Amino acid sequence: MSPRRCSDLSSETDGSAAGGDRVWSVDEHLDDILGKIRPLEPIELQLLDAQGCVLVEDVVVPAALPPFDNSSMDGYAVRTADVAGASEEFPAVLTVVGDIAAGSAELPPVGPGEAVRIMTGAPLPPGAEAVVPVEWTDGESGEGPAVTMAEAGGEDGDGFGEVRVHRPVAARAHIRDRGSDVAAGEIAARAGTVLGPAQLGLLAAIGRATVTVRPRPRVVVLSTGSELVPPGEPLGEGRIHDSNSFMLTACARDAGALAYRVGAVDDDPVVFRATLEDQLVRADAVVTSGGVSVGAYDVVKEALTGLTGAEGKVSFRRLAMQPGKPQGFGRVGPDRVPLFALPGNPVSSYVSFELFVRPALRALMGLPPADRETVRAVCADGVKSSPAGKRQFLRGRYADGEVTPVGGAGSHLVKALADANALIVVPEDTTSVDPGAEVEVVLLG
Ligand SMILES: Nc1nc2c(c(=O)[nH]1)N[C@H]1C(S)=C(S)[C@@H](COP(=O)(O)OP(=O)(O)OC[C@H]3O[C@@H](n4cnc5c(N)ncnc54)[C@H](O)[C@@H]3O)O[C@H]1N2
Ligand code: MOO
Repeated sequence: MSPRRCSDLSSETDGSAAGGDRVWSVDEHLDDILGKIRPLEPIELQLLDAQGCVLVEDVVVPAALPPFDNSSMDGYAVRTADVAGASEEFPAVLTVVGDIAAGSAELPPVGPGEAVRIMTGAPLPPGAEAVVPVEWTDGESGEGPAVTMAEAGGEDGDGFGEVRVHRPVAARAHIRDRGSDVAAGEIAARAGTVLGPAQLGLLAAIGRATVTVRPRPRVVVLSTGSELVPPGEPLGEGRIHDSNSFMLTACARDAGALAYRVGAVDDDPVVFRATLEDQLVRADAVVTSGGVSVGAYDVVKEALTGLTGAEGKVSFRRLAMQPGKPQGFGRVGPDRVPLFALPGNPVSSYVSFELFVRPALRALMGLPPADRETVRAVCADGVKSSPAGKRQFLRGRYADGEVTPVGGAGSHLVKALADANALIVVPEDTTSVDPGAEVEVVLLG
């Protein structure tokens, strides 16, 4: 992507300056967003950079795994006939003719009456039919059952001795067969697999260093408001710390994105547009907070409303939800980068991200948009009132089938948000919930 000029942007509202006459439902807004999101183009990534990403290729196993027959125990590679009928009283006495460590390429053959010391993971030598664990032998000590292998080359380092085997062993016992994990030509991981630690381990095991996946979206987070001061700096009169840009950046990371936090931008549409232009160069999605309501300094709305041009469009609308009523969504710049203009109240921003941005980022990655678990829970306290015609998302603490609201409905209550682990959903047609009634709860990760 290349840097873009200001004129690359354009947008429009759904209606009046107040955000349009029509009130959109939560589901309509989400459908509109998801209908306009296309998964990112696949790229080839190093294994660890692909963690959490969706594979877009069937990965074929190039060579059998394990690549050779090998021992699953520290012990002795033997011929089964030599130890048939062996016991601690009447052990089979074998001559130790070699020692094989994992990774060794030298494999001394096992002849009749012979044994080779072998370590876990070491290749099975020719002639061997089974491995006897060291605990079933005297470990070349001439005494009772061993608990550990003796030093290679005998205790005094002057060559190999004799091992007394106390038990018989079945053919192929303690041997991991070549290809017993996965055979050459099989599919190790199919397109569509989400690469977690175990899948990455498998790909490494079969020798893959890179994979082709849908990448994590690069998300630019921009907060707006002339009242905002970065944490760590003293507050002036009437000013507050910028919390949304930190919270939303963390939200984006939590959703799987690579997130870039941009410091708060003043309520100046020219500065906002210039900042956005600069940032688009590294963005697969943009999230802004604040400046979308009906105030005199609603910078995001002002900057992205009334732009002309063929490329891009941002719609501002009112939603039938609380918190999160004012929202903007569209695609900007020549690459049509999705832009989410979230309301500035911190709880509104958070809830909006959960409901709309998180699913969209997942869709960009080729993942199913919805991933939060939804459960029914008893709300012992009930909910005294909820606005008619709006879906309300209250903050709650969920445990063992019960949920308790924390804080009130105020969308400035960040402490209650931080104490919550769930959102209580009160439907549009419900204006109160009786104590002890069941409610729907979205569990936050
Ligand atoms: N007359 C009306 N006023 C408001 C309406 C309305 O319909 N009519 N809607 C209210 C609702 S609901 C919301 S939500 C807010 C949304 O307003 P904006 O998106 O324009 O946000 P701001 O005005 O910029 O800020 C609102 C609030 O949040 C604080 N804020 C903003 N950014 C941050 C940040 N990065 N970190 C911490 N706090 C932030 C800001 O200081 C304000 O207190 O509008 C209502 N008003
Ligand atoms: O929608 Mo506002 O988000 O109610 O505070």
